Amino acid sequence: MGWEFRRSAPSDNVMVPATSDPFESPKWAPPVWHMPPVLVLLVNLVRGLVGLVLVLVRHWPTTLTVAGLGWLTYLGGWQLLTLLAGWVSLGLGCWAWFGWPTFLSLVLRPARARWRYLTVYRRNWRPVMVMSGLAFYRNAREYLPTIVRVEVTKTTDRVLVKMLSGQPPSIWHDHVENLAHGFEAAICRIRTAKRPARRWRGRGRAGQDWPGHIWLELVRDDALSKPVSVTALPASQVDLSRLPVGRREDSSPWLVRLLGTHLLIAGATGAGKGSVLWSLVRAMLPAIRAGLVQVWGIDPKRMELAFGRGIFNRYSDDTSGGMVDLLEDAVDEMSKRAARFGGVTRTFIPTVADPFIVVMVDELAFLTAYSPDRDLKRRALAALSTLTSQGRSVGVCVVGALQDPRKDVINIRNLFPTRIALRLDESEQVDMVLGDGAYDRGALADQISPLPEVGAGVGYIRLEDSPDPVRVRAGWVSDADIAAMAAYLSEAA
Ligand SMILES: Nc1ncnc2c1ncn2[C@@H]1O[C@H](COP(=O)(O)OP(=O)(O)OP(=O)(O)O)[C@@H](O)[C@H]1O
Repeated sequence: MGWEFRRSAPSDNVMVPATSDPFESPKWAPPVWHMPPVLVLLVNLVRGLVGLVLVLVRHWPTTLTVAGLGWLTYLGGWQLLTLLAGWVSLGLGCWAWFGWPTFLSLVLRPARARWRYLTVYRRNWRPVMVMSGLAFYRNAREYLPTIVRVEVTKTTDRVLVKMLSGQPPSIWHDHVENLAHGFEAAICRIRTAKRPARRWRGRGRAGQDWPGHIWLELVRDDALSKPVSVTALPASQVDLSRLPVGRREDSSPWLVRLLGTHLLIAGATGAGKGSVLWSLVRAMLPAIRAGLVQVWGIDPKRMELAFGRGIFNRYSDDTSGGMVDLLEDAVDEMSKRAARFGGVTRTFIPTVADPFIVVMVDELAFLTAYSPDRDLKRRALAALSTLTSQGRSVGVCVVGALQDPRKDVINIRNLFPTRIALRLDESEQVDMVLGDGAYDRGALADQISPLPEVGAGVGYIRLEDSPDPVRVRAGWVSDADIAAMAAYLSEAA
């Protein structure tokens, strides 16, 4: 070991003249100052002490806990410490027993997040960043993005990252595969970060997008790899803006709004569109029974809705015009309501006299594109366009399923404010359904498994408050469940 201080920044290099060969060109090297050993030791000692104080201050909760425990041991010996540990364990046990949700969110999850941070993310951060090409080198210095926080849920880890200055999130989107493999996750997605409320800087901007920061969402266990059981029949209260139809990837309920919107479900054949339709009907069942909601079913294929036709207030699978008549009846009802409500109210509240009408169409494309009768096609398109452009405010909602979302098949898809992309054949179709950029943001609907038990009912949605798609799976409604639903309604009749 040389007794010297080196300044390692290459930008600080000085020219070192060649000593042996006067014709040799000079070299550039860091400057070296020779110092007395005592001074070097003293400086290193001061550096070490300052570093220690900084670590103790930065980790002040741990410092205080250890200091407190040490002081207690000094006062009462190890017996006092054991007694204390017993009381703390008992307290935590009681908390977990009586208040599991708060124990989970305030103790267990933060502890697990800390553990995952130490054992997975901090440990592998540098190699993963370097191998993914997300680190940056300049003048022999390495610059790494930094981990701000780690959060865990039952199935997913979320890592808040401060990117390098000037680094765009799109670079991270390009490396999701490296990140998933590097941190041993099944899936990695990049999410927009929002400014936290507690920061003293920019407090007024809390909840807005946080430039320079992103969330890495790393799915450890795929909670949607097995069929999701059907949702329980709701109690009498039905909230038409939060209908439970399945589960989200983070294991929370997947809630769908129908009040004040129209819903388009796109999915290739066998993608599980039927399970979304039936889950919606199931979620509204008490309101249907109470007469506050009416579901009008249209099933050109005669395979899906036909099975539970008794559940629908009106139903048609008549390809020779009955289905279009039903759509036009819905338009008539809508116009009558508009005439009555106009100037009186702007908010629709379902009543028995004016129930919320859901027009459910299993294969929209049959009406808009595949029907051989040109006139019927024109009438169907006109009725659907009118309903989807004017029906929201008077309590008429269109729920349409279709296999092919291309424009030549359905040119009114933008009139459906809420859209669900189940398994699709091509990646381009994802943006057609969910909007531009959805595929890049992680809605990989073309990669959903075609195996029914793994991928049927799995899809992506976009929530109202975020551009980032969320992976969901609809509850699996079996034929027996549909029969039970029909029986539930006929009991009341
Ligand atoms: N949510 C689900 N969970 C598990 N399996 C499902 C789910 N939904 C559907 N399936 C399975 O996938 C099969 C196909 O589903 P479904 O008929 O609903 O697809 P689809 O999208 O309506 O197809 P198509 O457009 O051809 O009618 C069903 O027979 C069922 O076995």
